[in-house]
Order: sequence, then C-alpha cells, then structure tokens
Amino acid sequence: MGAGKTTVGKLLARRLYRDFIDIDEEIEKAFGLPIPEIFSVHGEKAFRDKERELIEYHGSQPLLVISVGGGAFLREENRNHCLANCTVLYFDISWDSWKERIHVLTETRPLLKDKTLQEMEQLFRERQSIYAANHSEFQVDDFEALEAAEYLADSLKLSWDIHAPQA
Ligand SMILES: Nc1ncnc2c1ncn2[C@@H]1O[C@H](COP(=O)(O)OP(=O)(O)OP(=O)(O)O)[C@@H](O)[C@H]1O
Ligand SMILES: O=C(O)C1=C[C@@H](O)[C@@H](O)[C@H](O)C1
Ligand SMILES: [Mg+2]
Repeated sequence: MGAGKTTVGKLLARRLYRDFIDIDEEIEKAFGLPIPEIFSVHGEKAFRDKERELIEYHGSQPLLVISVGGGAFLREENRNHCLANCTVLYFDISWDSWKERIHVLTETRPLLKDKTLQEMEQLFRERQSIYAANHSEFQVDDFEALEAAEYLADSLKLSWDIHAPQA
C-alpha cells in the first residue's frame, strides 16, 4: 500500500504505449463512491469481492499496465490469476521509506485509519510474505516516480528483446 504502483504504473504505461487501468479507480467507479466510503457503507468484503471481479476481468485483457490495490494479493485467487495471466512486478519499499509517506496515505486508505504507528508497522510486515508471489521485484526506495517508470520500461523492453520468439 502506497509503494507507488498507481503513480509509477501510469507513467510506465505511457512509456510502453499501453493503456493503464487502476483497479482501485475501477472499484470506485463501480460503486460510485470513494474507497473510504465503500468500506464504511458496504464493508471491506464487498470491496474485496468487487476487486476480485475486476482483477479477473482486466487481468485477462492483453497489452495493459494494471495497478492493483495494496491488499489485492491477500486473496490467493488474485495472486494465481495475475501470475498466470500477467507479468507481476512487486514494488518493494522499506519500512523507513514507507513511514515518510504515511501522512499522504491515511486519509484515503481506510485500513490505516485510527491505527498507531506500531499497528501500521505490524500490518506492513505481516504482508511482506504475500508479495513474494511475483515475477520480478523492484526496490523503489531510491527512485523518484519518473525514474522508476523509465527504469521499468527499459528493463521490460530488454527482457522482451531477449525472450522474444525468433522469427
Ligand atoms: N517513487 C516515489 N517517490 C516518492 N513518492 C512517491 C513515489 N511513488 C509514489 N509516491 C507518492 O506516494 C504516494 C502513494 O503512491 P501511490 O498511490 O502511487 O501508491 P500505490 O502503490 O498505488 O498505493 P495503493 O496500494 O494504496 O494503491 C503518493 O502520494 C505518491 O505521490
Ligand atoms: O492495502 C490495502 O489493503 C488497500 C490498498 C488500497 O490500494 C485500496 O485498495 C484499499 O485502501 C485497500
Ligand atoms: Mg494505487
């Protein structure tokens, strides 16, 4: 959560000439409400069910850059679907860097609401293992968003050049 998937994903899509889909934004459109209100009015389960449905749909479309929400991989079906149909990039951020971002995250991320710093650290650390379900890890700490997008675009292009089927 808050590692930069939406910010960098949007920039990366532009560099790869791909359309960009942000699953959180699609969920908000589906409910016609911002995320904190979806959680308070409909509950987290309704949010997660819609997230599941939209990941299944968009994650099956070709040639997209998709940003999922920070909790999407808590569900095994989401992990399996993305791993089977997409190239999954994990944005790894250290606790020290993440701590600096808390102030911009708390208003819009209901799971951080009313949590102490210690409780946030616990949530941050207990989630690390689920993010091991990926195809490639990217350490975001030392990159500005634009640099991160450029680095990822170059890496993906290089990997496509190396692995492209021979004509
Ligand atoms: N590389 C970066 N360096 C500094 N700040 C960044 C960077 N990437 C994103 N940010 C800032 O961090 C905040 C969270 O970024 P963003 O919303 O892209 O995260 P996210 O991974 O999509 O989060 P979520 O999992 O909640 O969807 C934003 O305020 C954004 O401007
Ligand atoms: O990490 C999470 O569980 C979440 C992250 C956000 O992207 C949103 O999907 C929502 O606030 C939940
Ligand atoms: Mg996001």
